Amino acid sequence: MARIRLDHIRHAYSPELAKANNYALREVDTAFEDGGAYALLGPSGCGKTTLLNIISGLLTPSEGHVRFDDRDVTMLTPEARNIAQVFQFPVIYDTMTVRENLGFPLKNRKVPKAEIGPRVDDMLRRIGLAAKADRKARGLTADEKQKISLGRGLVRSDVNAILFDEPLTVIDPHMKWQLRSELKQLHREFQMTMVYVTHDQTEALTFADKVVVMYAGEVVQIGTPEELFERPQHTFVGYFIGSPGMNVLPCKLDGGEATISGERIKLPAAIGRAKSGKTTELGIRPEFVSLVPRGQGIPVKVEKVEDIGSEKIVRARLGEHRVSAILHEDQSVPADADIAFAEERLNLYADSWLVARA
Ligand SMILES: Nc1ncnc2c1ncn2[C@@H]1O[C@H](COP(=O)(O)OP(=O)(O)OP(=O)(O)O)[C@@H](O)[C@H]1O
Repeated sequence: MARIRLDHIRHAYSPELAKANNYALREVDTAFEDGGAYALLGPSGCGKTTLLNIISGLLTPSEGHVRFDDRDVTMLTPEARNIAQVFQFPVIYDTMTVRENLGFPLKNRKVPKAEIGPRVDDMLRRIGLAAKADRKARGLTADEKQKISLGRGLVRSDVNAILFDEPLTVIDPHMKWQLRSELKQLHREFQMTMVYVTHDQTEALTFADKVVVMYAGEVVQIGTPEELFERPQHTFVGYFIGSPGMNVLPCKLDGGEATISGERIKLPAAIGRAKSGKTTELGIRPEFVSLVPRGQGIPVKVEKVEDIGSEKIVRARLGEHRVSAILHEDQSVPADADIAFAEERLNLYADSWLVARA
């Protein structure tokens, strides 16, 4: 397995798009450590697949270099990079049996026969297809075929990295959970470098040690799920991670206080001293917003209360802005309540980037 270094990567899909400064990847300069499990997470069109294809060698970047350990692989083909790939839809041989499909990548790399049998048997068990090992792939369901694809990607132990592009899209929801656990287990056992593209927050947070959040052709933060929750470096991370996402409230700073829609809010010292940007926003997760009696906090208009089992989501209006709060299910919600922010959980953003936290 290898450390993957992305050295000042930029990519435009044509010279015309580059001239118009229309880059699918604006600038990515980061590294994936050897043996790490990474998820590339972000909305449709943010550049996840483009980045994955640059790592695999299906695409050559317009600018920058890809390195596996100390080797520059920018101009090498996917075969020469020695990686395994699993795509959204099955890539298998229909006329081969399930067992032959799984053994094929090993046979190709001239792995000794005595090793192939046990390795294939182990993979058959992990993907839940042992009972169908000798069936032709042709007759199987789309779901089962995708499991073969996953097995083929995971069966080799000599690859530099395993790359997944939304591999569970065609798998039914119940099986998704099981396969994700199996992937995590494989990662724990063999410590392979894995890069997993998804736009599904739950999938990213349960699979990866580190989540790489992408937005508009850039990596905006790499962190553990806890770090993304506790310290969103960019307002997009705050908004995208969590349900509901972080409240991001445009404000004006003045004399250690913030003004939001005419309401003055006292700030902790570290935030009160921060510099404003063209846009300045206060970020607070709904988990750290509470209801207090009228007159003791910031006046809001409660618009909706959603019951979600052990919690309630309160949707309110603070002037022209929307604010969400997550409360315990037993807490009552008076119509004339104020809200209060847990001071130690406030973040301040200038031009969308975190500049100060309490
Ligand atoms: N072959 C192509 N030619 C021109 N533009 C492309 C091409 N492939 C992708 N793009 C553009 O590049 C940008 C990034 O696309 P990419 O597929 O990498 O995003 P993504 O995050 O993987 O999205 P999705 O989740 O929808 O697959 C988008 O604006 C897309 O329209």
